[in-house]
Amino acid sequence: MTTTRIAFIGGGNMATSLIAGLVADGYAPDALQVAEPGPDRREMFEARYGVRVFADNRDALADADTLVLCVKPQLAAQVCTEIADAASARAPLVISIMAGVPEQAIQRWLGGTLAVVRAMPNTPAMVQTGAIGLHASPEVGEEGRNRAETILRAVGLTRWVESEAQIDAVTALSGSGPAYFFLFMEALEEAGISLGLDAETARLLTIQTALGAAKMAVESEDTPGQLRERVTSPGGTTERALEHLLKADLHALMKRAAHAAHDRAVELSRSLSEQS
Ligand SMILES: NC(=O)C1=CN([C@@H]2O[C@H](COP(=O)(O)OP(=O)(O)OC[C@H]3O[C@@H](n4cnc5c(N)ncnc54)[C@H](OP(=O)(O)O)[C@@H]3O)[C@@H](O)[C@H]2O)C=CC1
Ligand SMILES: O=C(O)[C@@H]1CCC=N1
Repeated sequence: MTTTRIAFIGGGNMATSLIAGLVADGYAPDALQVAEPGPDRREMFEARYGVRVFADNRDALADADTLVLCVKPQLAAQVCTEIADAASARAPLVISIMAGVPEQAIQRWLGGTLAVVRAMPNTPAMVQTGAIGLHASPEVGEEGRNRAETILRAVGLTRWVESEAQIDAVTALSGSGPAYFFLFMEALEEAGISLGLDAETARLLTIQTALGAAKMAVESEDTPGQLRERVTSPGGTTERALEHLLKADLHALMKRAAHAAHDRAVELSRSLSEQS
C-alpha cells in the first residue's frame, strides 16, 4: 500500500474504525495522525495504535498529504475555517465522511478549491465490514480517487456514485441501513420470546440467522429473492409468515422509510451549505 501521511480531524468512532482498519491492513502507524480534543482518546490512539496525536487541529495538518474530516456535521464550518490556512499551505486531498455536508461548502470553508472526496460509511466499519459510498469533486484526479478508495477500503466495501446527490441516497440506504436491520432483529427477537423462547436463546438465534442470511447473500450467486424462495417450501411455515409481511406491504413501507431518510439528508445538506 502506498504510504501518504494522513491527518484525521476528530478522533471519534468513525476515525477509530478507519485507523484500526488501516493499521490492521499494514498501514504504517507513524504515517497516521489524529487531532482530537479529548485527552483520554488521544492517549488511547497512541497506546492502542501507535499513531501521532495532536490537541490542535492545525498541528495535525502540518505535514499531511491527506486530510480526513471526521467531526460532527454541525462542527464542519467551524473546524474547516480554523484549519483553512494550514490546509491551503499543504493542499492535501480532503476526504470528508461528514453526513450531509456538501463538497462545495467544504471547499469554500477551506478557503479555495481543494480536491474533496465525500465518503458515506456506516457503523459496521467498526468491524471492518462497512459499506461505503464515494463521490469525488471535479478537482480530484485518478491518484486522489485511488488514495481515497484505499483508505476507505480498509473498513469495508466501497462503491463510487456518479453524482454528489447520490451520496444522500447512499446515506438513506447503507448509512442509516444498519439501524433498519437492527430494528428487524429486535422485532424478530421479541416474536421469539412471545413464542415461549427465553430472551437469550431468542437473541442468539436471531443474530446468527441474520449473520447466516447475510453471509449466504454475499457468497451466493443467487439474488436475495432466489435465496428467499429456497427457504419457502410450498404450503410450509415460511410461506405463512411471508404472507403477513407482504400483506403489510413491506416493500412500500421500506420505500417510505428510505425516502424519509433521504429527504432529511437533503434538508441537512441545504441548511449546512448555508453556513458561512
Ligand atoms: N455514526 C454513523 O453511523 C455515521 C457517521 N458518519 C459521520 O462521521 C462523522 C463522525 O461521526 P462519529 O465518529 O460517529 O462521531 P464522534 O462524535 O464519535 O466523533 C467526533 C469526534 O470529534 C471530536 N471533536 C469535537 N470537537 C472537535 C474539534 N473542534 N476539532 C476536532 N475534533 C473535535 C469529538 O470529541 P468529543 O467527543 O470530545 O467532543 C469526537 O471525538 C460525522 O460527521 C458523521 O456524520 C457518517 C456515516 C455514518
Ligand atoms: O443518522 C444519521 O444522521 C447518521 C448518518 C448516517 C447514519 N447516521
